[in-house]
Amino acid sequence: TRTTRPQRLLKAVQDRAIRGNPKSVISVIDHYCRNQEWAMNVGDEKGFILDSVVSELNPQTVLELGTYCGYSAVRIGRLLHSGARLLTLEFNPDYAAVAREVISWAGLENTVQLVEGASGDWIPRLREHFGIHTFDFIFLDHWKEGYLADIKLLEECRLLRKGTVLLADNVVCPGAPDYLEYVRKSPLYDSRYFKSHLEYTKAEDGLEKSVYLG
Ligand SMILES: Cn1ncc2cc([C@H](O)c3cccc(CNC(=O)c4cc(-c5ccc(F)cc5)cc(O)c4O)c3)ccc21
Ligand SMILES: [Mg+2]
Repeated sequence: TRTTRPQRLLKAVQDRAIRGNPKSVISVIDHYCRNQEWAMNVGDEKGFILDSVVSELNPQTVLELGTYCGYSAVRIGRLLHSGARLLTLEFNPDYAAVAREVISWAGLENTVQLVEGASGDWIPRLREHFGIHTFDFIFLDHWKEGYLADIKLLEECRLLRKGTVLLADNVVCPGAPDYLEYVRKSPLYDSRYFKSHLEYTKAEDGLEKSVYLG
């Protein structure tokens, strides 16, 4: 049977990227998705904003909702200092299988841990299962209609602390209007929009950065 889009993206990484070199994995994926087959990675333009937020924060504990092929997990993971960890949740087993290979090809298997399952099921169990107290940084990139429920669940589970930074992808395209309204209106957050473009296109999109005030 035909290969899937994620499988074709993985083949490009294995054929063209240097093992153990996250930078080359990132550039191979961006070149492949820009020139051969579009895929819903955060991409290089929004990725540069993601890099600057992560570098400024230098987080020790990171949560990503929605791994897909592992592109943003590699982007974030390559910037983490020794001892820091990224937990990334993926519910689709085919995406998870590809992402594990991409993360391993980048040499980040000791920094990035992929957990299979839905965010709503896992968030309430992260403390007991992984010994996590609170997160320093959270990247939201899963179902856009699930962003709001999950930020509220993270609050309820007390996984946010004063200064936790949440960065949400696609708040314009495909859009997450209920999430945007919540973080921009709530006194619990200081929120800011970083205007950019939908990965590999000229369409508008952007990232919303929200600091939890506790
Ligand atoms: C509950 N739970 N827990 C873990 C978890 C993980 C997943 C999967 O990783 C998954 C599967 C399918 C879709 C997404 C969301 N991503 C998108 O839908 C998206 C779309 C576009 C776009 C934009 C314009 C278009 F024309 C088409 C697609 C651009 C983007 O950057 C996206 O992130 C995420 C899902 C639910 C999950
Ligand atoms: Mg996205």
